[in-house]
Amino acid sequence: MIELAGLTKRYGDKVAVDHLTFTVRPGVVTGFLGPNGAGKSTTMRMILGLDHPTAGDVRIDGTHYDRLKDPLTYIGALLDAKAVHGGRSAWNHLLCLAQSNGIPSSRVAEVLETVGLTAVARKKTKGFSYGMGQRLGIAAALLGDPRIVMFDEPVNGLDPEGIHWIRNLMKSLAAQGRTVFVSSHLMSEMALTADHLVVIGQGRLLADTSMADFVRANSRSYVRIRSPQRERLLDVLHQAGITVVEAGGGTLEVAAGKPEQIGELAARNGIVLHELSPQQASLEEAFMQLTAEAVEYHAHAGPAAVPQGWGAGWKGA
Ligand SMILES: Nc1ncnc2c1ncn2[C@@H]1O[C@H](COP(=O)(O)OP(=O)(O)OP(=O)(O)O)[C@@H](O)[C@H]1O
Repeated sequence: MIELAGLTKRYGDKVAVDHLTFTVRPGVVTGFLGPNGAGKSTTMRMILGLDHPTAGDVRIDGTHYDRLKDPLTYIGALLDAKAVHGGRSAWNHLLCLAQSNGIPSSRVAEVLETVGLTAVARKKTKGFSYGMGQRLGIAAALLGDPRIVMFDEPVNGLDPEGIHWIRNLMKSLAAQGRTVFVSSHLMSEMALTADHLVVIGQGRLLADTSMADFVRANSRSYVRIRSPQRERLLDVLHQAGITVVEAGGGTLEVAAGKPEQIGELAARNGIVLHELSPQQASLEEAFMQLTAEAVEYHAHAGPAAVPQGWGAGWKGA
């Protein structure tokens, strides 16, 4: 378990992490979500004692990282996969880590097997691809057989096979009862992996919720309709007491309506429909709306580049 209480980090005038209070629990994958610059890496660095909080507190299984005996047996982390001495083999890199952290050498072969690097174990890591480096970083995180694992943007730069592998690994670690804390700036990625979500923006907590609740609260469903007899259809829907919103491109949207009901109404009134389709707003849109106010660097996008439905909290670039 990781417990943050009022955790705060300032760099001069800049508040990178602002009174964060939440708990990361065992047995589930907790996604740590926020736009670029939200404070995710800074938070993770404070959890590992690499940065000192300006205020507040963070504990790992009730203890500060600095006071853990053999910390790698409590928490394993992947923060920066490139932080490896390129002249060493994967085997030697892990062996050094094991020996300096009171971990049996037998774990080296085990974790290399887990991450699929056994065949290249004796090769120097400077020849490794990005994906292989990422796997080595994960092997190092798993070396102490820790109860808690923490990964900072682990799927960044990976190919689809690597992404699939990391997703399954995180789920199986959680299924073993471990605490799994993983950061991302992509809601779509978290939707496939995380059971619980902690969302931050500009260092502040925006949501701490189960994935299921987030989906329930944010997946707006509606029916999209296109008809060459648009005005006539609008009249018929209004008469039936159905609220219609005029969306762009001549389409209509009905929030609380069933396609069957709308289709039957149209048929009864001899109205031609070119489209009648149930739609689900994407979680990515919900995440962007949640964090829109807190995004540090807006892209300069013209109206055509802005996803539909972005609108609500958008302040403009
Ligand atoms: N050493 C530092 N000195 C000054 N400012 C810093 C330092 N480290 C981070 N920051 C600032 O703190 C804020 C949070 O940065 P952080 O890297 O934690 O965000 P992040 O959510 O991990 O972003 P990303 O997804 O881009 O990695 C940013 O505005 C960043 O510029």
